[in-house]
Amino acid sequence: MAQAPFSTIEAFRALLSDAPGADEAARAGAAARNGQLTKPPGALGRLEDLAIWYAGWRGDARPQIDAPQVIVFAGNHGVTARGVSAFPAEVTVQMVANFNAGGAAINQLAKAFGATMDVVALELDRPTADFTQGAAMSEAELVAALAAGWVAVDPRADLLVTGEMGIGNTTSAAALAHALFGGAPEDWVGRGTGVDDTGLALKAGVVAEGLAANPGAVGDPLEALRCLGGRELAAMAGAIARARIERIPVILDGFICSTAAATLERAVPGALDHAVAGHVSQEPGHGRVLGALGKAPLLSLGMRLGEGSGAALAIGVLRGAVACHSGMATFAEAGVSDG
Ligand SMILES: Cc1cc2ncn([C@H]3O[C@H](COP(=O)(O)O)[C@@H](O)[C@H]3O)c2cc1C
Ligand SMILES: O=C(O)c1cccnc1
Repeated sequence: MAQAPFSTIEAFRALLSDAPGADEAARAGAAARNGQLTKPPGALGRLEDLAIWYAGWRGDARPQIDAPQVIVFAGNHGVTARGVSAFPAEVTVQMVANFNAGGAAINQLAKAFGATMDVVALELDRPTADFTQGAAMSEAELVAALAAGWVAVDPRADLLVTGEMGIGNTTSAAALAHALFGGAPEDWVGRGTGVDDTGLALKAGVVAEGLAANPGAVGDPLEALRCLGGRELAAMAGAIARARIERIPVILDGFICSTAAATLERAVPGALDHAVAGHVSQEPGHGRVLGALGKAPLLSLGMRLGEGSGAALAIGVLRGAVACHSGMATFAEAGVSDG
């Protein structure tokens, strides 16, 4: 696999800053086409905006979706030693085996919505450091994880979903969200795999300790990702950044994916213009992150799984939007009076 074109965090940031925007002519062409389709204006609601957004990023006023890619990144977290998950850390590697055998929820959803699926396990035998004791990752480790995400993206894909597996990562994401968006630890913690009230209070305390142990995380989003994130969060950020450069539209998944992605938007405003929110999960912090990003979720199904599952479902919504946009007849073609 090709190497990533950066070896420092600053070089990564510079690539993201220089990324091209959407194709305005394609976007305008799609908007004009939308106005001629055989339906009352606006009758397809957000599907119309989605199709126009997708057309702009693909540079094609009448696009198709042929090659969606789902990538599931897995990482282990030192903070699991603090008892923040309802499940033991070994579940991460066991679930990677399950992904590779085709037995997880995301395998079924990727297949159901016509996406390829790749699994990238990131140094599972070397968990990140416990962020209550200092930074989770060194700069070299952050760059390696960003690069692993970057190179995992197939440049021929026309839609990207990034998912994650990493026991303890709702605590990591909560600490990261707290560093990015402020508020109180309690605003960002949730039950994850199903911790009880005692577990929830423990998570809030661990998040507070994480911020106290990493004062440099506040005010510098990529530093926050290094200090409080995990390898799978950084890899998702790297993949979503690569997609921005390749003009591949992205559907964001749950709390962990959206928070990892938020580091990009906080580092470089506009970095997530190529991304929509696939769903809002049951983690209470997820809706807050999406609100801060100004992204309204496509679905709200009470899911709290991760793996890319909610975003994979939303591939179906986007497929529907693009199928209508590109397949429908215009009033003129169908000989329907346009009022
Ligand atoms: C069997 C199993 C499959 C999963 N698939 C995703 N997650 C989800 O749960 C984890 C986050 O929750 P926490 O922070 O409470 O550990 C992540 O691995 C996430 O992807 C799973 C969790 C389990 C147990
Ligand atoms: O919102 C998520 O992505 C999520 C919630 C609970 C557990 N795993 C993931």
